[in-house]
Amino acid sequence: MNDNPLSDLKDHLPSSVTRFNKSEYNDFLDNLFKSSTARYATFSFPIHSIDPLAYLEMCWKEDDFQYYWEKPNDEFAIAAGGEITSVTASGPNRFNGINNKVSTLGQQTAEFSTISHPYSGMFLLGGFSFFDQNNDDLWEDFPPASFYLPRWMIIKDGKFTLATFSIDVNAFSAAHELNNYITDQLDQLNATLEQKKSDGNTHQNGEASPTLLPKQESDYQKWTDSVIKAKELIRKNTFEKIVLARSIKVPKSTAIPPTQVVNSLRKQYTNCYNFLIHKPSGNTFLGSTPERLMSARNKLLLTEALAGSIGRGNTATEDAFLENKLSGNGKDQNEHNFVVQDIEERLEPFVKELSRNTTPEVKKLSNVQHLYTPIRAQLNEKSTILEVLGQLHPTPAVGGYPWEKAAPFIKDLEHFERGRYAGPIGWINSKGNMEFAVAIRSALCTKNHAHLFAGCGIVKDSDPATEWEETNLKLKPMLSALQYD
Ligand SMILES: C=C(O[C@H]1C=CC=C(C(=O)O)[C@@H]1O)C(=O)O
Repeated sequence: MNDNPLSDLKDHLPSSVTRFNKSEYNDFLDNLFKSSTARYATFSFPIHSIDPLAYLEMCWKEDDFQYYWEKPNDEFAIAAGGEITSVTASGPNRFNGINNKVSTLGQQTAEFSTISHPYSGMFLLGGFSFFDQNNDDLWEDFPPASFYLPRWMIIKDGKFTLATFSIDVNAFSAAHELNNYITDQLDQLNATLEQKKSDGNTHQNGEASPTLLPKQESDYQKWTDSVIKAKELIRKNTFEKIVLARSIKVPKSTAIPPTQVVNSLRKQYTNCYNFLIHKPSGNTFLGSTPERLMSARNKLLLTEALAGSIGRGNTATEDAFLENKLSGNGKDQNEHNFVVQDIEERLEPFVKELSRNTTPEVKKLSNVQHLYTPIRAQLNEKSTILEVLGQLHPTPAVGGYPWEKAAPFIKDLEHFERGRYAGPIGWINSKGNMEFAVAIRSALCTKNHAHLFAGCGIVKDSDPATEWEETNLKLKPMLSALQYD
């Protein structure tokens, strides 16, 4: 055994690490092997700027867990790969189940960082399905709730980039062995960062030719029937609003890797969360959603109502006309107000203060514009962020109003299992921060197919044909990222 096993780590550190306290690091490793509580450990280092998606593409492993998350306008992105451990839960208490498991993992994880930063340390990446059980083999790889502690992770926050490696302490017998592993990881990281300078084409970047979308006539008939039935239920006061979605299955070219799909999405949808979760089976759930479910930084919660939609105009005048039409449309206001009202009611028991505008703004994406009300609240002392997340999901922007009344009809009126579509997707870290989006405008990609999802809110005066067109607009980003005309 080496007497001073840790002496050479400095030589492997990225040059961006300007302060490294060797004895702190040595003590950290020593303590890990003495501690009875530490099962996992994370090591974080600042690195030179790299696009996390480029890094993921360069290190892509088809038979491993891979993750990507980016909101370009926030200049925030996470790329990650490998699974050190995971937590799962199902059933009506899955949010609490995940909350308990996340806090246990937090207690079992020791964190080393050469810099004190809000994004250093343990991150758990994953999401929840829309319903608390999945009943279709298609979603086998995506349990009702699953979160992963990745083997490596690159986070870019504005101009600052951080790399974190996680380990299972039991996989190492002594500090020097672990130190060798960390130096190896740093060497690989440095080599990949170097590679980006020399070679722009490490990943298969196949050119698939644009394909025509198969006709959807029988789907249109089913859709119309479902919307008519939903309106009938609204007329009978069973509920006031229901969100119905469509799923379309299209052949997918293997020449379009998931990182390429996300790359096309993020270029055009800079105001959206662009994400992917890839499982070792080869299946990938990905998408580009404009809807934040909830973010929490230091107990400050941000959520939003996003409901009510119209297309974009071809000219500035037409666009302004459509925006005006959306803002003044009673049907869309109605659809939107259910969401605002319901979010406020659900947050009430968990927050000290809450603020929002009294009239909705309009959020513009390149394919559609939406009515949008941001909501800000301060969490009270006794509530936990995952508990609140569980209370918010599903908002009437993807579920219905009142939810308990509308819920049983979603399965009857749609003709597919929602799985992760419209479920919360995102991350939570050991410092109690989180960000979750609603996984709409998404797709599940299997080897040769993509199952795409999009829906819209149905209220008493919804028109089936207009709503069908709206779902077509919402399917557009994923279809063009998959190179459909
Ligand atoms: C349910 C979806 O969109 C929701 C979010 C924004 C606007 C919506 C609407 O206007 O219907 C939907 O509530 C979807 O895109 O699948």
